[in-house]
Amino acid sequence: MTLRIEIDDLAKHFGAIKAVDGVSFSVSKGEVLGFLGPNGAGKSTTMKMITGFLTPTHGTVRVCGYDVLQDPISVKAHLGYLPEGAPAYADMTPDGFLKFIAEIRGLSGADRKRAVASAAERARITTVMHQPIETLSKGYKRRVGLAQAILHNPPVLILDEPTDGLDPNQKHEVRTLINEMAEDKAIIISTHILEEVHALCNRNVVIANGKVRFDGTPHELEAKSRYYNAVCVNVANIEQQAFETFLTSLDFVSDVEALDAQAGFRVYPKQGAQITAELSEKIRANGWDIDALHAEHGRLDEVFRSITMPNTESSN
Ligand SMILES: Nc1ncnc2c1ncn2[C@@H]1O[C@H](COP(=O)(O)OP(=O)(O)OP(=O)(O)O)[C@@H](O)[C@H]1O
Repeated sequence: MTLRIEIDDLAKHFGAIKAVDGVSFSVSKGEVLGFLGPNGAGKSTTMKMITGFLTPTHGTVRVCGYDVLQDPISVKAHLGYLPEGAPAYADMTPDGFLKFIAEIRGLSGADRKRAVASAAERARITTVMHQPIETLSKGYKRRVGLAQAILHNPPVLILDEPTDGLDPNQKHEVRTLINEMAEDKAIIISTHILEEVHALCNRNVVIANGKVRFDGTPHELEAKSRYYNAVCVNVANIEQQAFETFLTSLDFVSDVEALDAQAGFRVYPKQGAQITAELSEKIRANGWDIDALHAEHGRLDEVFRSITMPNTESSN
């Protein structure tokens, strides 16, 4: 594992507001880290400190081994940043804008031409290169922002809400592009779109009120749901009360909940264990016919709420 981003005890206070309050985590090559949190959690402020746009109140950030305060130029050379809303110079064309950014990045001549062509190709904006940015759709504007971020082929990408406000097709295209780049980069993506946990990320950090509340894989996040591995089950021709009593008596079951309209029961396992096989075996051993039986995944919206609601204990 090659560590690319190391964040230690990072904080930013705006007067009495502790926007970021002692955040620590690291990101390795090949990781796409979904940085999740409700509005005002401190995501953008953290990203601005990683990229050197804001000075921390305390704490350290290292990008590819370079300290953001000691060596800001090396840090900027090793990362690409897509700020929230992907601002760009509206009256420029993508071609002019990318050439301008390439120049700032110190590229000239054939190198500049090659970098612009390659970023435009990867971001799929080759057909709009000579159209003013202000006349482009939101999706294309975002892709121009992405092309700007990947122009110098940096090993680290920091993307602030890259799919926010895009339609489903545009979201899909931007996610595909990020997935294509994931293998050889370390990427942080801030989002409050929970479907991106699975569509994009192989790791998640959840923050609320400036503090890290969870750090783990999407699977571990989902496993925090009370519905994780719960089994919905219905049996034909049986008195519901008797069936509920039977389910409650099983030693691997922690709770049983009646579903609407005689649809059977939701059975909660002890310690989130997988119980589908054991449960169906026990039911069949009683000579009953199973009408329906399926295990549930965790519900991310419920997990997100329980982790990020104010005054909730840390769930990490
Ligand atoms: N320049 C500033 N001055 C004062 N307070 C600020 C400043 N920038 C951010 N904040 C406050 O810091 C907190 C964290 O803001 P931040 O923008 O980092 O959150 P976020 O998680 O990115 O939210 P969102 O999802 O809405 O973009 C908020 O309470 C915000 O109002």
